[in-house]
Amino acid sequence: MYRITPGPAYALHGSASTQRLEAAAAAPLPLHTLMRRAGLALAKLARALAPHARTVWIACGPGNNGGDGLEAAMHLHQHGLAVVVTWLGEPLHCPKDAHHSWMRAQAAGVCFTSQPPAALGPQDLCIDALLGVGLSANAQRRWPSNHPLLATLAQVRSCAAPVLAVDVPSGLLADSGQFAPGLAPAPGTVGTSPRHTLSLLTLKPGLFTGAGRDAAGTVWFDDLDCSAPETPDAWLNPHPVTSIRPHASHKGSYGDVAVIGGEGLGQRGMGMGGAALLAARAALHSGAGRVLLCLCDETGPGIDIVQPELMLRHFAALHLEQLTVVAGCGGGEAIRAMLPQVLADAARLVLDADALNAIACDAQLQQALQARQHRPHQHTALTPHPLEAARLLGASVEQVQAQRLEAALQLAQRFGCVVVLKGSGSVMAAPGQIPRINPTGNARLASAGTGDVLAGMVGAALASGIDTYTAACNAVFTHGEAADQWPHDLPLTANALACRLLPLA
Ligand SMILES: NC(=O)C1=CN([C@@H]2O[C@H](COP(=O)(O)OP(=O)(O)OC[C@H]3O[C@@H](n4cnc5c(N)ncnc54)[C@H](OP(=O)(O)O)[C@@H]3O)[C@@H](O)[C@H]2O)[C@@H](O)CC1
Ligand SMILES: Nc1ncnc2c1ncn2[C@@H]1O[C@H](COP(=O)(O)OP(=O)(O)O)[C@@H](O)[C@H]1O
Ligand SMILES: [K+]
Repeated sequence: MYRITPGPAYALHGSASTQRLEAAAAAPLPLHTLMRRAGLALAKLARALAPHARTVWIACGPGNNGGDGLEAAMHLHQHGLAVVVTWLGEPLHCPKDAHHSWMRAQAAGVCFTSQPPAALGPQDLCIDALLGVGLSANAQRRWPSNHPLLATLAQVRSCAAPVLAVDVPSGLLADSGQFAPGLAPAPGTVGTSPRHTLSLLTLKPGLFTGAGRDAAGTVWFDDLDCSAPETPDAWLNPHPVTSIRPHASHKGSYGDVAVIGGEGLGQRGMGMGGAALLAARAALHSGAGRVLLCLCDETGPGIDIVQPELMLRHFAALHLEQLTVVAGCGGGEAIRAMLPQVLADAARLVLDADALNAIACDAQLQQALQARQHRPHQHTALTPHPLEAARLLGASVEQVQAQRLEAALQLAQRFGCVVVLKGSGSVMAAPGQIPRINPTGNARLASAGTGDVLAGMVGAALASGIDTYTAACNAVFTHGEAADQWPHDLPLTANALACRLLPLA
């Protein structure tokens, strides 16, 4: 068993592949072996997390997730802890494994109650074994609002003791990182005690994206002594391989990035030059050899005094076919006129923000984007946030967020390019590739302009010559890592993020 931290490329399996793996792993083993291993692992982690617990409350649901809780209850009781179990299963209707563990817990003398023990404190522990990978997305239809499971789930979530979730936090869908309908916590009802999740047999994608990161807290993994030969549904995006710059290199070795964006204040009364500056500065600080800045504003400045390395260019002076172009950042409506030429000619292209919005409502631009995949020397990455992705897909934000992996893949396939679907646990996808979920980053990035910084970083990585998917994945990891390592006492602003980043290449 070990704690999951950003770095390695961990394989992620959704509920269907986990259930297939479980069946294959269980087949050659004596009955109940996997649940016994799960219960032991859980008890071991529980003791390590709460060595001074006076009371351990274990909330057990009707299925095998509850069975894992019952099995752990027996072990913890045998270790002399005061264990209290609330079991919502029915002996005549529960799965065989759970029934077996219920009998073992009873025989061991575990205490069963219908209510949580009073006065659970921060040194105690709550184990959430209500629902695991068996949860289906149509929960609302089957659980009436007065169902005891809903009340117990609310008690678990508001518990003052640390909460250790078995396999997944109950109510969270293992595949998507969204709560099943009717099972999302009401605002303000989740306690502030630490959260842990012990993922069993496989790591589930939903723990790392969408609502999953908050719900899961610290993720631990135990493979139950079984290997997982199935192709993963996704990978946890690994730390980029660090490359050393050869002495015999020069600025041309690291590529030219041109940032196009920044509608002028005069055009519609909304000056957005800052977004383009942020992307350009980020590209420069991420190791691009040369960075050109093309503002969609004839009256704009001719120099960035803070960052004089940036070279200002008119659009007509850009040799798009030789450049890595980052288009869209603050481009407003002005970017639209430049897009046909950019899509036709740019050698490597990162499309962000207003460029994506323009493409979303223009069939000709969509065709021009799709055509790029058939020109082998052209490479394209899109970096939408969920609303931009929704516009491109003709869907709602809720639909995108309900299936982040599928939404990113769908966009990648539709436009034949690499896609970064941003937000907590950014998803990277490309045609023919297994998607990745990024493990770095935090809510300090929820501040205007950090997406422009990311676009510039993807541009710099792409300009360095690595393949588009790797470039996007590396940039997303590094962008999030910078936020994770940001000193707590310093404000994280997009400009500071752009200028303090270590080179990617
Ligand atoms: N995979 C592994 O590696 C191993 C798995 N193990 C553990 O088993 C867990 C999976 O157990 P699981 O399949 O029994 O389902 P679980 O998560 O307990 O919850 C489903 C329960 O709720 C019910 N239910 C479901 N949807 C519902 C709905 N919409 N509305 C209402 N009810 C609904 C459903 O009832 P049913 O659909 O059968 O009527 C069922 O009773 C897994 O997460 C892990 O902890 C380990 O022991 C060994 C290794
Ligand atoms: N809560 C969060 N956790 C992790 N990353 C986040 C969070 N909020 C925002 N981010 C990241 O910050 C960036 C914001 O990008 P975007 O929404 O395009 O902002 P902007 O348009 O203001 O630059 C993305 O890389 C996104 O993944
Ligand atoms: K659970």
